This record gives sequence, structure tokens and C-alpha cells, in this order.
Amino acid sequence: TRSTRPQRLLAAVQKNATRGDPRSVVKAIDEFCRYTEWAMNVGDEKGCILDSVVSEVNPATVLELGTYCGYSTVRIATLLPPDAKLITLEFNPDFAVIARQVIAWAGQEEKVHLVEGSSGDLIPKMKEQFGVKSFDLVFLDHWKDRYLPDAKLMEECGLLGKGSVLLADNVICPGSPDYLDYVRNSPKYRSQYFKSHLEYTKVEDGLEKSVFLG
Ligand SMILES: O=C(NC/C=C/[C@H]1O[C@@H](n2cnc3c(NCCO)ncnc32)[C@H](O)[C@@H]1O)c1cc(-c2ccc(F)cc2)cc(O)c1O
Ligand SMILES: [Mg+2]
Repeated sequence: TRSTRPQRLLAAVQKNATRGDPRSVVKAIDEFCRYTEWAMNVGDEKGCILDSVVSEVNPATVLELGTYCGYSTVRIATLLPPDAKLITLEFNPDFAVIARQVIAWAGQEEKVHLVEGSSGDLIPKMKEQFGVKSFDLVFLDHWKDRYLPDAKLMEECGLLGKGSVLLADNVICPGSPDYLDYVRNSPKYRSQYFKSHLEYTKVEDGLEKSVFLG
């Protein structure tokens, strides 16, 4: 039967990227998506904004919601110090299988803990099951209508501390209007929009960076 897009993306990584070289993995995926087959990775333009926020926060603990093929997982992990921890949640087992191989090809397994399951079920387990006190950085890139409920759930579970940063992809396209309204108007956050473009296109999109004020 016909291969899936994530399978074709992984094949492009294994063909064009050097094992153990995360930058070559990122480049191979961006070239595949720009010249062969579009896929919903944060991409190179927004990826540079992601990189700058990760570098600025210099997080010890990171949570990513929606691994997909592991593109942003690799971008983030590459910037983390060796003792930092990146937990990434993915509920589609077929995507998780691909993401594990992309992360392995990039040589980032040590820093990444990919957990299969849905954020709604797993977020409440972060403290006791994964020994997390709070997240320094959360990258939201899963179903757009889950950004707001999951942000509130993280607050309720005490997973956000003073200064914790939420960085959300696609706040314009496809958009997450209820989330955007919440973080921009809640006294609990200081929010900032980074204008960019939808990955591999000229369509406007952007990232919203929201600092939890405690
Ligand atoms: O829809 C987009 N992303 C969704 C990501 C989903 C991934 O995350 C996983 N996932 C989803 N919910 C959860 C969950 N919890 C929630 C459910 O319980 N817990 C764990 N994992 C979850 C899925 O299994 C996928 O792996 C998108 C679209 C465009 C786009 C723009 C323009 C277009 F024309 C077309 C598309 C551009 C983008 O950058 C985009 O990110
Ligand atoms: Mg996205």
C-alpha cells in the first residue's frame, strides 16, 4: 500500500542527512517540504524564531505538545544543554514511530523523552510520573482547539512557574483565536506576537510567546 507522508519524510532524512548531525536533519526536512511535499513542520522561518526563544530561555525542562515527525523536537533538543530534558507528547502511534527515528537520526535521543498519548491524559501525570516540578518552556503545536484547554490544565496542575514561557505555533494560520484572546488579555501572562509566515509558504502566520507571571 502507498506510503504515508511521514514515512516519505523519514526516507528523505535517511537519504539526505548525515546520521548524528541534527542540522543536516533539519535541512533535509526543510528541503523535502519546500521542494517535494509540504508537511506541517514549524519550518525554517518560524524555526529561527523558535531557536531564538529557546536560546533566550535556556530551559532545563521543556514540554512539546504534538511531536508529529520530530522536526521541532530536533531543533529544540539541539539547543539544550546535556542535562536538560525535553518531553514531547504524541498521540498518533504511527507518527510517534517516525518521530523516534528522526530524533535518533539526529542523535538527540538522550535529551528527548517522547511519550505516546494525549496531552489531556498526560499533563496531569507529569509531576508524579515524570518527576517534573514545572516547565521552563512549553511549545504548543498540536490541535489548535486544544491550546487553550491544555494551557489552563497546565496552570491547574501547577506545571507553570513564574517566568515559564508558552510558545505557540500557528496562532494566525490555522489559528487559535480563543487561546490568543486568553493569553493576550489574562493578567497571568505577558504576551508577544512574532510575525512570520506559514511554513514553506508566503501566507502570514506567527508564533505567540507568553510569559506566565505566576
Ligand atoms: O493542524 C496542525 N497541527 C496539528 C498537529 C497535530 C500533531 O499533534 C498530534 N496531536 C494532536 N493533538 C494531540 C494531543 N492532545 C489533543 C487531543 O487530545 N496530544 C498529543 N498529540 C496530539 C497529532 O497526532 C499530530 O502529530 C497544523 C496545520 C497547519 C496547516 C496550515 C495551513 C493549511 F492549509 C494546512 C495545515 C500548519 C501547522 O503548522 C500545524 O501545526
Ligand atoms: Mg504548527
